[in-house]
Amino acid sequence: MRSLWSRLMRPFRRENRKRRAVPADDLPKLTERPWVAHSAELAETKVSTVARRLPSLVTRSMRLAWQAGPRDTLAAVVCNLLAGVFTAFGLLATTEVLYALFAEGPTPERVREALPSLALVGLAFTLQGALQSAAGWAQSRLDPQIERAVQNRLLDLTTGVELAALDDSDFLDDLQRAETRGTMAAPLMVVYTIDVLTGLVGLTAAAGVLGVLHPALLPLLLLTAVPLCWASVRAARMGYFTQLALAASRRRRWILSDLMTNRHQAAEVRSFTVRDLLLRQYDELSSRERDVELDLALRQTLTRTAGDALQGLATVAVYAALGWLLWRGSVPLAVAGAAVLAIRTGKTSLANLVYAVNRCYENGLYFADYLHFCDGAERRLPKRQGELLAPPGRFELIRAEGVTFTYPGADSPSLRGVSVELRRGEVVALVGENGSGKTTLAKILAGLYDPEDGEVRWDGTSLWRMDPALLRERIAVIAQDHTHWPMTARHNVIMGRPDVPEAVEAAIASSGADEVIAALAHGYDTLLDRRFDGGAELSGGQWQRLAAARGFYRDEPLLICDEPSAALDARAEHALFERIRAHAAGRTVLLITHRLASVRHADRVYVLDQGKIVEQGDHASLMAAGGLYAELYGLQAEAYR
Ligand SMILES: Nc1ncnc2c1ncn2[C@@H]1O[C@H](COP(=O)(O)OP(=O)(O)OP(=O)(O)O)[C@@H](O)[C@H]1O
Repeated sequence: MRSLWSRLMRPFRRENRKRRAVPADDLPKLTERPWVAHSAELAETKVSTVARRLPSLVTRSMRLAWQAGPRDTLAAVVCNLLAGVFTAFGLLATTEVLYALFAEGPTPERVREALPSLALVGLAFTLQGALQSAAGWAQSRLDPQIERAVQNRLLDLTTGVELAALDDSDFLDDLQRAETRGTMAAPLMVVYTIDVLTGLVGLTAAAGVLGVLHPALLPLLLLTAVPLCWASVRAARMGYFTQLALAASRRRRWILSDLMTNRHQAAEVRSFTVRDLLLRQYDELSSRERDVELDLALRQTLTRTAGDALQGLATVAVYAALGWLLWRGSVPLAVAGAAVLAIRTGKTSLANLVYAVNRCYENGLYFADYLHFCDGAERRLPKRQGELLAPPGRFELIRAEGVTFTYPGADSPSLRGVSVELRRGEVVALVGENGSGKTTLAKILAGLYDPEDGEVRWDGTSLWRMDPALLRERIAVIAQDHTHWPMTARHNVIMGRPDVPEAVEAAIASSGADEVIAALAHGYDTLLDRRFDGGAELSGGQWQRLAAARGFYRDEPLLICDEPSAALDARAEHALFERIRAHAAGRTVLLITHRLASVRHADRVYVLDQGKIVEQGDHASLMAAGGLYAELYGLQAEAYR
């Protein structure tokens, strides 16, 4: 007995809860949210706190439902309420039937007396059934509409937030919580809110009937709800805290799973024989999660069992009170019969109501996560000042002054007081060792990151005052870590812009991708993804040529080339740099490269070291200065000699 008790109580012990929250030894520490330690979040999910927040959560969910499908929302609410009204009506009519049947007089007479009420009972329950079906239909039509609305909002915000938000692990955790349970909770909130209304109408009907029959029965009926409420809320909180505690672990597991199933990593997974390591790490996380889930299932079952047992006792007390009233002659038999019916209906409505309130509470916790994410993401939409201006179609000068930038969560800035100038018609190069800040600076010049200090101006107008979407329209990028878009070759070049065949061909020819297209089975219309039937795959250099074609096709006043030739062969690289130089006529090119021979012809070179500009000038003056540039150039030249 003692050992059974000890086993049952094991999951409740503090030291065991803590042990499960400790990550596996060979994994970097996760920012876990052990549910025993987070007093702020614990406070947020207190019954009283959630009860206070529930009305606003319910209002926001109903507003969402109204926006997603006003007709279906109205139909669901009205049909459910009317169904509740007819339940009450049927109950009252049943009471009348019982009064007639238990009255004095001959049986045929009493049955005849009961017939009109019986007809009303039939009518009420038929209408109630029909209305409930209609409500169910409206609710099932509403579900996908709400789901679509919340998903769209989540994706709209996630793709709209400033880029830095996606480097912030707290934001990513919030996103994961919103994306997994949060979006699912939104339609459920609406369903259970409507169920709460229905339950309330049913309970009011039963309570009204009971109150009329005998005032002592009503508080007793309500008493039966207390254990049920307690158990449901407690179980819901346990579930929520477990989800909270597992959020970081789940994200880690998802990343591991992606590494193991993504074909881009498949070769390295095999050649580095990391399969066992990845499988073991994945299994450690999932077995830890399984333990936590099993622990939760046990604790929830114990809580619900305790609630059910207490509710059983309360029900016995209600019937005992009724029997006592009958025995003392305080209520006649007809009233007792009607009371039994009202108690049964009341209990069903109460159980439905408690269930619906509890599910509202439970889903409210997750829906609050979704709203928390949306509110947080809205605050992280690019902030701009005053009326937004369109950037100039062509500019004369882009100037960055004293730019400092630190990535979210980083200990030190990646850029410190950097100032650069880019003039129309120039090729400006950024060089420096790995991690010196070149890509970060390029992203700031393109308005992708906002500097924490300093400013970027296009023809004297600060980027703070420009419409970010229009600004990005003026910039073409040939990115270092370009995406292999799962689209046709043509769409990989035009990327959502109007398809102008001659311009596509020109961009393809400029980047040397024409040879790539010629070798494809369906030319421009070949789908570049092996995961689809008939899809083709390209080599690293072939993808890079296509990425370059994408940059040229946009033909915008600023072209940013970040390591555009890292995967190209010597001939393709030479041709690409020739093309980039030609492209600069009337436009501006910002070139980031480690191939220093390619920057010899740049109008100006900025040399970065640990986030600072340490040298600037053209090739000749930098070589003459004999600094970092000359050293790096010398090392590369030496290798060729
Ligand atoms: N998303 C990020 N989150 C946090 N830190 C980052 C992020 N991206 C870059 N960093 C850090 O910022 C610094 C500058 O990185 P950046 O990519 O700008 O260097 P780079 O000069 O372009 O390097 P490379 O020549 O290797 O491409 C590095 O120390 C890097 O660790």
